[in-house]
Amino acid sequence: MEHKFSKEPNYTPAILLLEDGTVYHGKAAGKIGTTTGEICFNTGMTGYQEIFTDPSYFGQLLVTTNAHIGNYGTKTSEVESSSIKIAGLICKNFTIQYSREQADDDIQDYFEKEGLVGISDVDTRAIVRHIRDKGAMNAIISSEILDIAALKKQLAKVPSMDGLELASKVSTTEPYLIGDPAAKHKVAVLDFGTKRNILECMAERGCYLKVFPAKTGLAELQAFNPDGFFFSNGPGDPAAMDYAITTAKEILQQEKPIFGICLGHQLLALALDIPTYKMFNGHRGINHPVKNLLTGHCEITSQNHGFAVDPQAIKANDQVEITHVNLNDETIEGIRVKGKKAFSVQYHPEAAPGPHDARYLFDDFIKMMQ
Ligand SMILES: NC(=O)CC[C@H](N)C(=O)O
Repeated sequence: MEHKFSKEPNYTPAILLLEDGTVYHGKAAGKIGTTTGEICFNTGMTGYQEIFTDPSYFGQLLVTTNAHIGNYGTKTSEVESSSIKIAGLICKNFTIQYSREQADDDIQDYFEKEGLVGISDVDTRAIVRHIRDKGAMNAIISSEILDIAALKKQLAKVPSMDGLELASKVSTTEPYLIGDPAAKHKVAVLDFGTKRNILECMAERGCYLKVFPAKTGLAELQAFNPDGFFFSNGPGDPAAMDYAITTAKEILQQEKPIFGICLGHQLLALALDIPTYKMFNGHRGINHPVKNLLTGHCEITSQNHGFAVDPQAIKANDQVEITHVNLNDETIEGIRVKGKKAFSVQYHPEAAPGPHDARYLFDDFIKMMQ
């Protein structure tokens, strides 16, 4: 096994500037450059590469509360999509020294190849406390421009996540197939930025999947003759996705099983005229407790979202039932449509990484197609 311990440590200074003017000084991590996006934090203690490649993070600067990034290297197979999707990384310790036999690369090489700009050696606990008090906001990281006034100018041009349509930017451009063509169930997947492990959870349960670009209309989806429809996770504001809300409404008329995860859950709600809202701070981590109201059981879940569905609108809507709630803040975690085979969850039952408590939801979807 080749360790790259001999590499010179990188001491290029870097700056993180938040929209409210707060400045943090640290060291460059990854590519030397400048990057912008909405700052958010994930509290997961493992699975950094899966997080970096999760398309739902597109347009976001990620703060990892796990103090060590890079210590188990990177591996080409441990990805949720074909490339890094976060817009930048903010971490405490960024190390090129990894101690995993199976790793393919160190994190610095990986970031350089993927063109990702980051900052390390900043007080991530202080940053998290700051954004937890002040709410979601935009930020800029730079290891090439160290002039605050110039960075402020560039940051001012970054659009707010509220109202931003991003799913079509990470969706597949061409349809593709996954699984065994002879499998029992055919699922039409609307790809708004799907995580690979979600598709695998369905394929390994006997589904043959056709994954379609975000803007595919009903006729093309129907041509696959699916037994069920799946609405994927993805980045951006669901309310800005008129095209997907229209298609979801049409799919609801088909009387075929529907399953939605995260952005897909929000789109199912919007198709039922339940609005979404931007949260003060999102949920991102792998230990979020959720109560299943149908069974009374609690499950520990993996989450990554900054928007949520409006609880009051659901309570006023006699078509929809709440199936899951978050035990930390009582936000809506799952819904189902009364009298139809359609349900969705705000969290990530594939949990890659994370606890597998919620994988039964894939089995529920399969049962619905039987
Ligand atoms: N993981 C997701 O699908 C995220 C959905 C949406 N972009 C949000 O932030 O709430």
